[in-house]
Amino acid sequence: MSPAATDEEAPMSKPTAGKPKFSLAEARERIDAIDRNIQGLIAERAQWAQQVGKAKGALKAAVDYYRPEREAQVLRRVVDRNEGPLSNEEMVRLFREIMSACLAQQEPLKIGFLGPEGTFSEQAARKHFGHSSHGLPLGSIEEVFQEVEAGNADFGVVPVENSGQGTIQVTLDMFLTSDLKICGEVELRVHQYLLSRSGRVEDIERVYSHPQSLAQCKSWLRQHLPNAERVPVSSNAEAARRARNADDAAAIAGESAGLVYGLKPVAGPVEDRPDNTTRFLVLGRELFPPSGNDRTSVLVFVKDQPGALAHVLGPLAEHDVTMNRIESRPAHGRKWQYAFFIDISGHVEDEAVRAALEEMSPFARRIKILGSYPVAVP
Ligand SMILES: O=C(O)C(=O)C[C@]1(C(=O)O)C=C[C@@H](O)C=C1
Repeated sequence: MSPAATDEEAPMSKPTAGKPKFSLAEARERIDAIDRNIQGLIAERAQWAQQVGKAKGALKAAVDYYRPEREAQVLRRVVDRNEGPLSNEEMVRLFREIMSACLAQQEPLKIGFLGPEGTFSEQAARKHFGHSSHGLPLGSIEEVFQEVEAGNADFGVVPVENSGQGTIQVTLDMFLTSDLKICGEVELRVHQYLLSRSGRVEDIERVYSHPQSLAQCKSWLRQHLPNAERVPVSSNAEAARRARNADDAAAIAGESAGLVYGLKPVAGPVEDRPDNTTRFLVLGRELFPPSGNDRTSVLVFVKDQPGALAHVLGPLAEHDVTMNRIESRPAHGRKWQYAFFIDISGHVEDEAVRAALEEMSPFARRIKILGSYPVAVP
């Protein structure tokens, strides 16, 4: 392995905006030379990733080579170095794919998500694990938990909240009984499209979509298709699958579902809020070390006594730990008792977080650490 597998130096001068300084042929020559360098460097990086794999010793499976905290650090450095013209998001996407390919040299990770193909959950899974991972489309959020628990999937990706519509309660409720750990989060900008077989708005009498997506597009539907029946189904991709079989039906789904199911865009984006974003959680079977910018999710079953919640939250402020989110859900098995899902900044291995959790415990029946994981990189 040579220290630098480049066969040519990078271009001496960069092209500037405005009047073209280089001819088409010259610019393409430069691109060809850069591509040779990039390819050599990617191959060299892949060899070093193999060395890292060997340095980790004889591990049992692909899942044991995955290091989310290291990936987050690599990607944050990519963002810090980026001076354009490509956006941080694009640069991060390219580097994620490189890491995904490097890791898949051991064996591709198996990632369960809410299927069928073409869902936003699949997009989130690809965004986080790249295209060298192996996707397992599953029938429900419950099934994603089950397949990760059973070891048939290495990780799972499930939606947890939408910027406009709030929490996906099924996901939170699964943590009441599941012992899976949260080992990552993914934020996905969600663009909804109205898709149909003919592509003609005047044919549409029924609109299929997931209830969350129907809610995200409520105003648009009221304005443009006031008389169409809205039919809630289990996923947006399922909506696209149904719309494929009828002339008078349409689906609200992502563009990729339209491509998978051969539907034409009638209109889009049709979501009411332009910043429509869904946050997904990555589920695994173990906790990972700190990445330097982490979040911790805990589930607190408070005691049934006056001021219990205030006592539980007090130590966070005392130790300067920021609370990002709190949500209550009925605790299973106990009428009128509640469990609080709390997201805080930091990692359970951080001294302040550790001390705050310890001081909370006398006021809780139980504190369950759901996971400490890197804050989403764009
Ligand atoms: O640094 C490691 O531990 C690696 O295995 C290398 C690498 C990478 O390509 O950078 C690949 C997979 C891991 O999830 C993290 C990083």
